[in-house]
Amino acid sequence: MAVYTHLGAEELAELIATYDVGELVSAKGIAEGVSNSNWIIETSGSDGTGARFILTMYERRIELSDLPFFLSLLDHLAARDCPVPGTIHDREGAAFRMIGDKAVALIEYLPGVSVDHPTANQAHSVGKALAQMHLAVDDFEHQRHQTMGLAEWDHTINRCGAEALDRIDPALADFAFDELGVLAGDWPGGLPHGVVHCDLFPDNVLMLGDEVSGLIDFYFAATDFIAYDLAVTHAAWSFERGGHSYRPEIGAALLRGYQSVRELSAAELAAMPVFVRGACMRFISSRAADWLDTPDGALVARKDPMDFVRRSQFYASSGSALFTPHV
Ligand SMILES: Nc1ncnc2c1ncn2[C@@H]1O[C@H](COP(=O)(O)OP(=O)(O)OP(=O)(O)O)[C@@H](O)[C@H]1O
Ligand SMILES: N[C@@H](CCO)C(=O)O
Repeated sequence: MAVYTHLGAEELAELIATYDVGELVSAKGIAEGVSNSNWIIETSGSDGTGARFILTMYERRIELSDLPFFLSLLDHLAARDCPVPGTIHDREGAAFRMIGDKAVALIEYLPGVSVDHPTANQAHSVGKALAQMHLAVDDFEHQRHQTMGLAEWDHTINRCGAEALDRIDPALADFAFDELGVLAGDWPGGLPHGVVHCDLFPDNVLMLGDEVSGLIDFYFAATDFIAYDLAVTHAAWSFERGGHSYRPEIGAALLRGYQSVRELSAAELAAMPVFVRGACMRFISSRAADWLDTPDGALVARKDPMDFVRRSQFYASSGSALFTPHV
């Protein structure tokens, strides 16, 4: 379910007419995604040969005041040949418009599909695309405070409380409180930072065969340590679903692909064992809060925080072995 708002044919045609993209031909709601309403829009194209776009209506979670940041980031990366959808500006030059009290943006449609079970070649390409993005943000002039960092994980876990966490799983509260203590003590400082994606899961990458055709869903992007973004991607890609087993060939290929474009410094490599555990805590905390906020029987599938507890425990037991200069 990811069309929360009904837009009638007339309303859509009127909206599309504010862009120089030809006339509306069709609009189909997209089922994937949870946060926003998305449609695939087909138009006659500005030259009459037909064109396809994604229309997003921002429903929740995203602050309107953050939207110029997210959309200019897309444009910045697209202009630097990253596989990122640029935004279509309306005839007045605006990157988003309002329909009632909701913002909408028209963005480039990129081909490709999200993979469920990546191959090593695909992980290699994802590593390369992530590193390319990290180089391309070097001259991006905007910043955004990290709203999903250590302080927020701590706040979220405390807000849930031990009793509620234990209702999700009897091992969750002890794990989360202990781990937050470790992370607070060991969190690195003084490393290269910039604007990073922070949520590059397989469902936010479009692929054509082994190649990355699209990086999407930048709505958690924030200013943070660059290597932390690689850690998020490593934690999101390198395990079987459920977090029960690590896929060494995927983790290694991701790192190799990344370092073929941007080499990690010794200090960044040394920080990776903590960053991957931080990445796990990021998703443990948000998943736990979402789990408790989602009523039983709701249509939205709940994501299991224990999946990332298992990933975190694997990382803790591996220490620095996964992140040596020779991987
Ligand atoms: N630029 C694009 N080109 C092609 N398809 C896209 C594009 N952007 C989004 N999609 C498709 O729309 C789906 C939903 O997009 P997205 O994941 O951004 O939704 P969301 O509700 O904002 O995100 P989420 O709930 O996952 O945080 C994607 O899975 C993808 O299939
Ligand atoms: N990608 C995240 C959801 C966005 O916070 C997860 O799988 O938990």
